[in-house]
Amino acid sequence: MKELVLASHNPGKLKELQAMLGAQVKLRSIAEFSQVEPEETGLSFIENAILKARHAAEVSGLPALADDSGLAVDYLGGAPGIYSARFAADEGAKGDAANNAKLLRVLEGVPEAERGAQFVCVLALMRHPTDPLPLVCEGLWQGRILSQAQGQHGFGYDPLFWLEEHQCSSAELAPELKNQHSHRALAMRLLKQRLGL
Ligand SMILES: O=c1nc[nH]c2c1ncn2[C@H]1C[C@H](O)[C@@H](COP(=O)(O)OP(=O)(O)OP(=O)(O)O)O1
Ligand SMILES: [Mg+2]
Repeated sequence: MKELVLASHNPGKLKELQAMLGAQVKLRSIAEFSQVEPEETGLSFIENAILKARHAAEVSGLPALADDSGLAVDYLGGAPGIYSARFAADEGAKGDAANNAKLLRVLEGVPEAERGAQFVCVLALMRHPTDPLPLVCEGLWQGRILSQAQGQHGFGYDPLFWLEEHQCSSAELAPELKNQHSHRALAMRLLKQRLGL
């Protein structure tokens, strides 16, 4: 069985990505090797995915997969984007609940038609820390930001992300369905194709 280290401290990502990869590939958590999270200093999802994968390959000695993802809201000109995990940090708050509360607040009173958004996911695979040609795959998922949270599955902004095609939020969607349709699922489908999996 092939082993990869997942360069993420987010348990939601580990669960989803392992389910998508199936039994052929074992994802090991970066937490087995290091508690240090590299600073996400890149100016794009691609740069941040690569820097996380490089760091994980360095500390583990294994090939490393990283996921850099986020939510781009049309009304906010694509924000919070690469800063999605740190959206409420300017208010001294962190975590999904604070980020969701801030998103609801900044979109208060914005009509449904202007609440379009995309989840973005970039996966980067580095075979070793100095791999000069990381495999980079992306996925987008179209939705709309709700006016209140609904649903218990998933993580992050899922309770606020309305899916027109499923008529529910991504936190109400069965995890198997999220893993077929999400931004992460699309990126992983491309990566598996590139790897011949
Ligand atoms: O399917 C998703 N459903 C809901 N929310 C999501 C999803 N995918 C990304 N997101 C949000 C969570 C976080 O606010 C940001 C990712 O930030 P991002 O830096 O890539 O991940 P992270 O800091 O949670 O973990 P890590 O960097 O260790 O992989 O976008
Ligand atoms: Mg992060």
